[in-house]
This record gives sequence, structure tokens and C-alpha cells, in this order.
Amino acid sequence: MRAGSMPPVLTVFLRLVAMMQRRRGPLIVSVAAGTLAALLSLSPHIAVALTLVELFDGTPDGGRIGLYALLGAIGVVGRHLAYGLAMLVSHRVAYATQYELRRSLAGKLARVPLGFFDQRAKGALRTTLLNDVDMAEDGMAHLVPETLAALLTPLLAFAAMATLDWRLALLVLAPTATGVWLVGALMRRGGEVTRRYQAMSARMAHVAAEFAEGLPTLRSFNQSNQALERARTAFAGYTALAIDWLRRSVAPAAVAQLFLVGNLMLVAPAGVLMHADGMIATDTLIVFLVLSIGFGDLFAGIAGLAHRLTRQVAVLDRIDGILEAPELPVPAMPLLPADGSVEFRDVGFSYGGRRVLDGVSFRVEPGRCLALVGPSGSGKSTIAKLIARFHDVEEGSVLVGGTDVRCMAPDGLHAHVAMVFQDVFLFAGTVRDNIRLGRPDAGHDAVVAAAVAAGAHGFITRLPQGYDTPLGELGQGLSGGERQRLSIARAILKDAPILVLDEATAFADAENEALIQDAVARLAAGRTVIVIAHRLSTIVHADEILVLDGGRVVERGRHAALVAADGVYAALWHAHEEAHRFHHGGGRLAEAAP
Ligand SMILES: Nc1ncnc2c1ncn2[C@@H]1O[C@H](COP(=O)(O)OP(=O)(O)OP(=O)(O)O)[C@@H](O)[C@H]1O
Repeated sequence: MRAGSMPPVLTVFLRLVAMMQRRRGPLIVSVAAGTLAALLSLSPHIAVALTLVELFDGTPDGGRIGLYALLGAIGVVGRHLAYGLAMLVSHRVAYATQYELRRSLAGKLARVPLGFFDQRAKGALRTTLLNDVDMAEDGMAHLVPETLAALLTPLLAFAAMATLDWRLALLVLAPTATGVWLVGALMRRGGEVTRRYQAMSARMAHVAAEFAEGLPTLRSFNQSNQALERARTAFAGYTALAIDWLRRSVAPAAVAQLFLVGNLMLVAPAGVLMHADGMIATDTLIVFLVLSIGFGDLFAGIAGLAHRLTRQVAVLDRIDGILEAPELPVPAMPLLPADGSVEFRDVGFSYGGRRVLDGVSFRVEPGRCLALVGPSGSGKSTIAKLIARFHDVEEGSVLVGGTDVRCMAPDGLHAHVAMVFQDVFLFAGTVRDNIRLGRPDAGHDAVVAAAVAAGAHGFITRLPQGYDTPLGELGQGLSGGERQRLSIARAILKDAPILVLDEATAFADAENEALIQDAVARLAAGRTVIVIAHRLSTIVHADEILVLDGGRVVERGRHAALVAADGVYAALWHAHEEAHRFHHGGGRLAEAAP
């Protein structure tokens, strides 16, 4: 937490207030109405006190007693009206702030480097945008006004009591103040436990999701016992932590609660002694006895409020984690790419201090094909991502169309580069909308032409509503190959001069593979292609092959020369030939590039 040694409750409170800062006026109205409501909650006590005073007077006046009863009743009604007003105003403020918060989060996500999404699970982002913002709304609508009212009301009530008799007023306050201090101490200790509790909940959610999604695969490999064990451990850990937390906090919380409402135990004997000594009048004693009961109630909710505030810590941390994420600097006068070339000049790059690319240089002329080959983890995908500026390089430079990507506006760069990755994202919308992501203003004919070229038209027309068929979330109901062909149709429609391709056929079946290779060949024709090759047969005609190992270029050249050199590539090639001795496909992608 940034606010140093400040107690977490206070920091969270101030952060919530800061979020609502722009709506200070309505916030003040809400707090004032909430305070009034809490003060009016004392009205029955005051009515009872005044009635008792009247009764002990010797000559009670029925009319006056009736008036006190009426005032008490009006107070109760007024309390509910004031509370309603406080909630109405604070919810309006909170919902408006929540909307702005979601808008700034979404806006921020549109500006952070694309590499930002590598590091976090998509589920976590969804949780922050939906659940965390909802939780923050609860914080803003309820916790801020209620906490302020819960603190202001006793202060005002105390001031009123002090005008009657300051000594008794202090006695009313003493146990409550001790209780508040205890609650604070409890919260400081509880902050760490709450964090651990939330981390454990997140871990349990992760294990549960993995368990539910992975169970079919695990069971088919007879490995479900292990997963079951992992899930059991997580569930047990969660329960143990919850019980530990309960054990540590219940007793101190009960003691704190006792102090918060225990003022009558002090005021009653002290008041009676003072009355016997003639230090206070009977009226004053009655008023204090009755009010000290109500005064304790004013504080009763404060422990609950403080606990709910501490639970906001993780929520606000996650929201701030997004809002404060660094953005890529965008040039004031962006330049445009001049052609379809791609060049790396001595590029060095690390992920969080771990070096993954070192001194990588190459140049692909417009319309040519460069293939990236190498073992898993050698840096192929990282090179592909740096072309689209998912991250900024640490050393050297990446040039697209002769222009450093850091000198371009993101829109300009993305219009110039199409990426087709194995991990196809389809959103809930029609097939047409999904293809149109490539060019939102494209007409029906252009969409169909792209689908035809991508070999997707056939299966689309067999769908119940053709191009208007709504796709379930993430394109459920389509096969892997069909999803890939939709993503190729998208890229064809986009018609960018540079294509970065993670060779998408690795997991397709034989029929799909042929279709996808044809589609990719049509997509690649006439463009600059940088392909991450998993199957060497598809890149034998590439203009240059870059062999990577541990983030360095260890060999480079054309296929024939590399095989002849008898180095790393030749070994990979022989292994490939061995594995595909009976396989006769391939060679089409690189043939398509001139
Ligand atoms: N977002 C990330 N954060 C941290 N490390 C990463 C990240 N992405 C990749 N890496 C690491 O960087 C190295 C290079 O990864 P990269 O994905 O570029 O390799 P690759 O050659 O494409 O591998 P593969 O063929 O398995 O896809 C790997 O060691 C990988 O673990």
C-alpha cells in the first residue's frame, strides 16, 4: 500500500473518497442526510428521557407527554426519510463513479502495450472490470457515507451531552473511544490476514476452474486423482485459513464490541453516586442514563464497517494495478510506414529482467517471406510481438516500412500489420461481425469474398443462419480449423501489407490442414510474410530462414544452403523428414510469396 504507515482502513477510505471527488456536493448531501438519520435514531430515547423527567416531576402534564411521544414518532419517520435520501444520493454518486471507473479501465486497457495482456489471466481482467468495480461501488455507496455518518453522529451527540454535564459526557465517551481504538488495532492486524484470505480465495477459484475444465482430459489419462488431491489441498487450505482468521478475530472483536456499547455500565453507577452527592440533578441523570444506551448503538455498526473497508484493499489494489500500468509513449507527430518492409536492428529484449532476445538483426523486403525456426522458448513469438509493438525493445530498434515503430501511432502500425495466431479470438456476435473485425466498414460482398478466399464460405453457408449466425461466447460450436479459417478471413479482409503468422496448422486434422494451407497461401500472396514455422515443409521456399536458439540467431539463409551447411537447421530438417517420411503435403505457403 502506498500510504506508508497509515492504517489500511483509513487509506481505503481516503482512496474511495478520492474516487468520488468530482461529486463532492452530492456526497456532502448524502453524508449530512446520513448523519441526520443517525441523530434522529436517538429521538425515541430523547422522548423517553423527557417523558421520564416529566413523570418524576411530581405534577406530570399529559399534554406535554403526548407532545414528546409525537416528537419521538416524527423523529422515527424522519430518520427513515433521511436515511432513504442519503442512500438515494450516495447510490447515484456511486453508480456514476462506477461507470466512469469502468470507462477509464476500458480506456486504459486500450492504451497499455498489448504485451500487458500476456502477463495476466484474462479471467483476472474480467474479475476486475466486473466484480471489483461492483465491490468498489458498495464501498462508495455504503461505506463512505455510512462511515462518515457513524463517526460524525456520536461527535455531535457528545457535544450535546457535554453541554448538559461534561463529566458524565466523558464517561459516556470513554468506553466507546477505547472500543474504537481496539477495532482499529484489530483492523491493522486483520489487514494481513485479509490479504492472505483473498489470495487463498483466488487460488481456490483458479484450482476449481482448472479442475472443472481439465477433468475430462485428466480422467482420460487416468490422472484425475492428482487433480483431486490438488483441489482438496486448496479447499482445505482455504478452510484452515478461514478458521484461523475466525479464531484470531472473534474474541478481540467481541471485547471491542463490549467496549463500544458498554458505556451504561460506567455512567449508571457514576451517575447514581454523583446524584447522591448532589452533584447532578435528577433530570440530568435520567437523560444520561437513557442517552448512553442509544449512544452505544450509534457505534455498534462501526466494527462491521471497518471490516468491510479492509476487504476493499485488494479490490482497489487490483483496480489501481490496471489504472497505473505504464503506457507506451506515443509520438506527438506520428510517422507513417513507407512500404511493406520489416527490419530488426540489433534488438535486445527481456521479460522482467530475463533476457529472451539478444542482438537480433534481419531485414525483410516488401513482399518477401522470412521464416522463424527454433526450439520452444527460443524467442520466435517474442519477435512476432515486437513487430506489432506489444512491448518496446530495450536495445536496438524495430522498423516497419522503414519507420521505427516507436515513431508511429498505434492505429497506423496496426493498420499496416495483420497477425494470425493459433489462439483465435472470436467474440459473441454474428459470423459476419467476427470477420468484419478486420475492416468494420466492409460490405457484405467483401466479407463473402474474404470468407471464400479463406476457405470458410462453405461451412458458413451450412450454419443455420449463414453469415448471420450468432457465435456463442468465444466461438463455441466451431471446430478449431473453422475458427482458424475465420481468423484468416479477417486478415484477408484487413488487407494489411505485412502478415505475421504463427503457422496455424499444427493442430488441424488432415482435411482442415489442406484447407488452411490453401487459405494461408492466398492470404500470404503479395504480402510481406513473417512466419513462425512449426512444420519445416511449409517454409522450404522462404526467402530467408532465421534459426533461433536462446534468443540469438544461430543460423540464417535459404533452405538448401542451410541443409548443406549441416548445422542446427540441417538436424531439425532431418528430424522433420524422418517424422514425415510418409507425408506429402506442404511447401505451399512460401511458394505463394514471390
Ligand atoms: N509474457 C511473458 N512474460 C515472461 N516471459 C515470457 C513471456 N512470454 C514469453 N516469455 C518467455 O520468453 C522466452 C521466449 O518465448 P517465446 O514465446 O518468444 O518463444 P517461442 O520460440 O515462440 O516458443 P514456442 O515455440 O514454444 O511458442 C521463453 O522463455 C518464455 O518463457
